[in-house]
Amino acid sequence: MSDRAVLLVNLGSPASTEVADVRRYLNQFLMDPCVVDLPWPLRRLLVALILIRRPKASAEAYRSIWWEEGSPLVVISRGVQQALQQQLDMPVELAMRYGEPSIERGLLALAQRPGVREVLFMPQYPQHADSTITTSVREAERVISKHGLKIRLTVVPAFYNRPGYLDALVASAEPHLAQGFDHLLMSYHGLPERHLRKADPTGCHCLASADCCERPSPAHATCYRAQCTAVSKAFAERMGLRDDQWSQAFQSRLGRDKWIEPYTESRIDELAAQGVKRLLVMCPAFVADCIETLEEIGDRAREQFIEAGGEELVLVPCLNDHPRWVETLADWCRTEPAQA
Ligand SMILES: C=CC1=C(C)c2cc3[nH]c(cc4nc(cc5[nH]c(cc1n2)c(C)c5CCC(=O)O)C(CCC(=O)O)=C4C)c(C)c3C=C
Ligand SMILES: [Fe+2]
Ligand SMILES: [Fe+2]
Repeated sequence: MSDRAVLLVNLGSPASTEVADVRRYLNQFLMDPCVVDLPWPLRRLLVALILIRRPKASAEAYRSIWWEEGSPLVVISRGVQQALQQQLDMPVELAMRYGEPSIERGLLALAQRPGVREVLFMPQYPQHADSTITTSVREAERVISKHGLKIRLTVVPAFYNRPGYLDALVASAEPHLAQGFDHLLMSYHGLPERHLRKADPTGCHCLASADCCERPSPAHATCYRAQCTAVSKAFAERMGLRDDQWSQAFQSRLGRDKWIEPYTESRIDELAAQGVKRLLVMCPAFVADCIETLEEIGDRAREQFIEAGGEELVLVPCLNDHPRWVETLADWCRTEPAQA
């Protein structure tokens, strides 16, 4: 009998669409130094400014996509956890980095299960970012130390290049591509350029040249943009797409800093201007649909595309609880080597 348990980890959502709950969530999220990486006084000031208007606007956006059972991100992730639990002979819990169910609650629940000595910690992010994976691991380490938990943590790193992830992406997206399209846009969550430079262990590769992500480098082990590009290329190759049939862009920019380009908003206008009528958009940085896919792309980008002269924008669903994805996760749970 294995001494392993599994913790699936994602980003998290507000507790409800009430402005006060959205403000609490945004405050916890944006005050994380891995997300807004400024010294505390500046971070506090910037976040206080963001919290003047954003909670109301975000609450409206959340209201437009909220389900009866709650936030789509949390509901879908819960479904994946349950589907995975049915396939595995080890406990599986779900945790969110911000809000509930928290990483603290998840680790405490697993540590109390008889025989559990190792937790396979699975951040649900295909690409590495300090604002997603690093912060989740740090939070887990804090909780383990705070409670003196007698468990080992085995972290599943960014899985952008693992065949199981890419096969599941193809299996889930293929039926949508088969309906026909003029262009496929792969739209990833953006990041401030500064985050890319900070994560570069060589100190001189990322963003030092326009084609840095095309040139092999040890920096790519932690380069979000290079890992997004690798997914786009692998997907296009597996689907047999020509170079002119697809492109890549980055969405969800916040604040005035320069974020990685091209921006999805600009790309949508360009594609409409080029005469694209039926645009498919998939979002391979997210494994579960959420406000950034359903509202930003499914509602706002769709409206923008049609106003710019396009006819139809089709949002390709994320992996969600696709059986191929659940099978992949189950396989990793059974076979991932334990970290010493
Ligand atoms: C997929 C990976 C993600 C990265 C990288 C990421 C970086 C990042 N995000 C913000 C700011 C916001 N993100 C918000 C929502 C959100 N972000 C991700 C994932 C990544 N973020 C997900 C899965 C979600 C959806 C949450 C949900 O409840 O559905 C939000 C909140 C929504 C809003 O008000 O727009 C903010 C704010 C920053 C600043 C950042 C990198 C520095
Ligand atoms: Fe985000
Ligand atoms: Fe790069």
